[in-house]
Amino acid sequence: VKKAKTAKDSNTHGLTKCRVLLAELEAHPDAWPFLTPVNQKAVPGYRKVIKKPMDLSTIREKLTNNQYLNLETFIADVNLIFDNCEKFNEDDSEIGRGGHSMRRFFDKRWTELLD
Ligand SMILES: Cc1ncccc1N[C@@H](C)c1cnc2ccsc2c1
Repeated sequence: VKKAKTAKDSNTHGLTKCRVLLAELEAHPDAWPFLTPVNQKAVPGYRKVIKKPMDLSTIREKLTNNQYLNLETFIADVNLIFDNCEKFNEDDSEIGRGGHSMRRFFDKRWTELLD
């Protein structure tokens, strides 16, 4: 019998899915360009072009600090990683291809985890 969904349940339930999804993203073989913040001193133009940098370690920090209200706000930050990647990197580049591969994987997994 499906339990009545309280706001708290949905939140807790949603956060568990965030933890599962984040662990899988961090473990993905193509995750390496996205594991830590882009070093904006080492990458010319990045600071100017990318208005909202995001990476998996920052998402891990925000999840640990309880900064995600629900699954949607978590998904928005993950998509920011891939949108930044597409904006800055050619599709036909190692990082560009990695971003497409990671986005495909993530889209498949979070839709599978939905209720
Ligand atoms: C996601 C991303 N977008 C644009 C630029 C950099 C990066 N990633 C960083 C870690 C990075 C920084 N340096 C290198 C050198 C070869 S791949 C790579 C990746």
